[in-house]
Amino acid sequence: MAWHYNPVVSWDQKVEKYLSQALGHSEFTRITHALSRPSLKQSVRVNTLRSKVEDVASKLNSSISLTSPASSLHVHPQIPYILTLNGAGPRNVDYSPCNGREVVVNRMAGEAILRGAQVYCPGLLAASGGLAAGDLVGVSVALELPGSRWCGIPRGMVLDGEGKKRQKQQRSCHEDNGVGGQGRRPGLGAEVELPDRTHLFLGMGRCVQGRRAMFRNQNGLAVEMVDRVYDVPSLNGILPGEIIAQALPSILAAQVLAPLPGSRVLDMCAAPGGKTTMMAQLMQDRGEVIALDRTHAKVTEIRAYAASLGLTSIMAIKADATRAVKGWQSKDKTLSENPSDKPRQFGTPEEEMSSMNEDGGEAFEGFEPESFDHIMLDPPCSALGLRPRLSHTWTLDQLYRMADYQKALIHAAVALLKPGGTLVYSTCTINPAENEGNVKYILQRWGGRQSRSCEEEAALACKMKLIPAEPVLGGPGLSIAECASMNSQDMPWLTPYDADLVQRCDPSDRDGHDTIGFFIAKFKKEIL
Ligand SMILES: C[S@@+](CC[C@H](N)C(=O)[O-])C[C@H]1O[C@@H](n2cnc3c(N)ncnc32)[C@H](O)[C@@H]1O
Repeated sequence: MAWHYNPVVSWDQKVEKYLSQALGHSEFTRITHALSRPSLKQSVRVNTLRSKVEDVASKLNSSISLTSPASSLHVHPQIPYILTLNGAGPRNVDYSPCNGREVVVNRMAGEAILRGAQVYCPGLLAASGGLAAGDLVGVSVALELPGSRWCGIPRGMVLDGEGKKRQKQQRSCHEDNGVGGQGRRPGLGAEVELPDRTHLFLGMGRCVQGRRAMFRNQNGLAVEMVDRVYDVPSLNGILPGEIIAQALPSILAAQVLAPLPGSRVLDMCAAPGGKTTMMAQLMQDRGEVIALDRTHAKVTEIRAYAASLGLTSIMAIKADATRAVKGWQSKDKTLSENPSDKPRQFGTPEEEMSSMNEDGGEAFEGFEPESFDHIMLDPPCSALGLRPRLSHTWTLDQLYRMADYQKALIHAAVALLKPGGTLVYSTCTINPAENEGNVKYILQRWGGRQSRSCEEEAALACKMKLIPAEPVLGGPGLSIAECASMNSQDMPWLTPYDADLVQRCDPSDRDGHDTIGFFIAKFKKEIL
């Protein structure tokens, strides 16, 4: 048996129509296809404050040649402290040594396996009966059913042979593992119609433990992958403190801001700290990088991350960045509270929207207006550019709400920036409302015609000038010219001139970088 990995990942209908209109049908189709595959070019940032690029390259070469002989390593031609690690795939895996034995993992585990991870017990949903340690198994991923966060496969289910569509749920079946949300689950002993998995096999693995133990254990390795559809080397635990695995456009965003040593920089939405640490590195760890995040655990994470890289210029503070201007603490929230008790899953609407509503907590007075030389605003976003992604559950309403939330952060950023200072606005989404839409909002709102009518507005009586986001690795933004046939009145298109100043990184490898979908815009603050 050799199945071809070819998942069909669907969108909410209205979102599909909107994105397909905005990006063009063929571009949207290409992007949807790319998003369900891992990027085959991984970027590794070298901590140049600690190590030399050539030393790291040679150490990394020897460690990956042992684990992933098919991979290769190159210094990035435009940004010399980035190493690009090339993976391979998709490959046809021969599953015949498995003799029909298999395991099914949940979506999050499946996405991690595509990025090079192993199969851990919590990610398992179902397995063939009688599996023993040492057995070879085909590993497939279950996708959520349309309109539901349940995938149709109850955890603990016994699979009795690939290809069989109807399976009897066994008495040993465990209750839902928390991945499920809505949708009716079958009772014990019920007949279950299994979704077709033939295009969802991710490779072949060897069981590390028997079936019973796999489902009994809460943690630990269940299956070690021996042959994968995509061979993307895992960098977990390799050269700690010397390298940082980070998506190319995320590194690029900090490089576009290019803060100089000695400057005062604010990273408004900083966790886990990829751009924060990158900016401190560009500043030779001299000056001040203030990193805000509204989640306590994430602030702790930024501090630990900075310490592990030996950076001392970073100060992480738990704060709500929409209120980071002194005197704005009593401002109304833009969004109503939306506490979520659902399991946290990165990039789902629930995860991203709940991160907006974490308690602002710690006493924080805010910063004086116009007190930062540079500001990085990489706000929570719909993350529709991240890959591999095997489920798209955002609704149009949620996408617009996200763009509105970002506007509240933009207001604070503009107020906190010194005249002459620069702001980078970036997202990891392909959603025009959060990208070109917010750039257009800034240009309309701070186009140079404000009156100094009230105290707060005084801090905002400025012009935000769109300036080139350089170095250029991505393509231009969406412009009116491209979409002339559409009703562009309410659409967030930019003028062709402005579209050329921003960068839209295309996840479908159109620009040759085979990376995530990303957007970067840079502004300079001018006083009227
Ligand atoms: C896209 S992530 C930032 C990624 C980060 N810039 C990096 O490169 O590693 C967005 C972050 O914003 C945080 N966040 C959401 N709302 C916030 C707010 N009002 N103030 C501060 N942080 C916020 C979330 O907790 C999340 O960690």
